[in-house]
Amino acid sequence: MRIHPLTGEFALPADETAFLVHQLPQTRALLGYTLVFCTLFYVAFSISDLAALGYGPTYLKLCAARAVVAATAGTCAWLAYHRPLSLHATRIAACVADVVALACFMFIAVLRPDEFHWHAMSLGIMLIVIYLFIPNSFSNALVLAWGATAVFLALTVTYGRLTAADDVTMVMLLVLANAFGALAARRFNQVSREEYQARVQLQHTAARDHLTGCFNRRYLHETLMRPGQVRAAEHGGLVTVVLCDIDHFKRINDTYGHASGDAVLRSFADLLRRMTRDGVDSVVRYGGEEFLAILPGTDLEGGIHLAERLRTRFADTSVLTDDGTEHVRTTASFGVACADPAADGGHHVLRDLIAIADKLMYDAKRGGRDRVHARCACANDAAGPGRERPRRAGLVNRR
Ligand SMILES: Nc1nc2c(ncn2[C@@H]2O[C@H](COP(=O)(O)OP(=O)(O)OP(=O)(O)O)[C@@H](O)[C@H]2O)c(=O)[nH]1
Repeated sequence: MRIHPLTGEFALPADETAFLVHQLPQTRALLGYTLVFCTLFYVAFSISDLAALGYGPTYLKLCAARAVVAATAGTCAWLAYHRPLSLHATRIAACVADVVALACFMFIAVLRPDEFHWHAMSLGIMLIVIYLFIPNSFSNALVLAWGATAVFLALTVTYGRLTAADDVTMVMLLVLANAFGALAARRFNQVSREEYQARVQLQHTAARDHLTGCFNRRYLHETLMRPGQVRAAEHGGLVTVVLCDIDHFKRINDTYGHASGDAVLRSFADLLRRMTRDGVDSVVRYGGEEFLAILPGTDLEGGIHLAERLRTRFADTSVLTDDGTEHVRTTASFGVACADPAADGGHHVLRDLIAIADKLMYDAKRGGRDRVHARCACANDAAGPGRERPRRAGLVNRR
């Protein structure tokens, strides 16, 4: 997660999107409040139109312009606050409100040409608001602010009745507002992303086993086992769990040392993670040398297929001992269980499946190790819920 040094935003679009999605509720609230606040001031400033122009057609035109801004900003604020706007839509709403407000501001400036020095001050404040308070991307804010500055300076030259010294001061003032606005926005972007980075890092550390990088049991219990967490329907129906236990692991520790045992654990975990689907399946270090794979949208055959591939690949894998002098080889035993997560409203499906898989895995141990035992716990399964399915050559209870 690298932060871009110029914008203060994440350099990778995927990281930036994840951050923005995480921030979306606050972003929508900020956009809503800021637009309402700015609109109130924008409308209140019609008093200054009245003071400068008196009541008449020009004043009414300016009132109409301010009403357009109030209507646009009010609509955007209402949408941001009451509708579940997407990231993209929130940015469009921010840009539309900015563009309409700036366009009307230019119109007002042209109709009050004697006060360009005051308008410059107002624009300076509007630029700070665009950089800091209207949530947008750094590049959008930059384009809007510098675009408004260029248009305003062009209008000053065309309509303003200022001295050359006033023009220079005005340019300096607006450049200053842009520079400080951009620097402050960059710093704000950076600080909020650093905070997010720290939060993600903390969540990652709290959820993972530090030896293998797999999820830990706390994450299993607090997150994965929460009702509704396993949404197999998205992936087509059933959920399958595979419980894996490395065989004779104590012997490896006793023979080659604890560090070599750790290397075997890491090698098994790597294999398991490589063979499962990133972002769909979850791999948990369930105990010392026990691992659990949760496979949403996978039927029993799929679970057995994974366990079999894992079994054969692991049996063929040799891990170098800590001192690099010997190769350690061992096997693993597997319990595979499958169920329909919708069956009991999804409340205890994982807990029950893990219990079944655990029993099957111990059956595999008792049956001689290096084998896969499997069972479907689906209510509509031919063998009935919780009962072992008829043996299928090459699939169930296979070594
Ligand atoms: N190196 C290492 N060993 C661990 C770790 N966690 C647990 N162990 C060891 O794993 C071993 C598990 O031994 P057992 O439960 O007897 O299982 P086993 O020797 O694999 O026997 P079976 O499961 O019946 O094949 C114990 O000696 C634990 O000390 C760890 O993080 N690193």
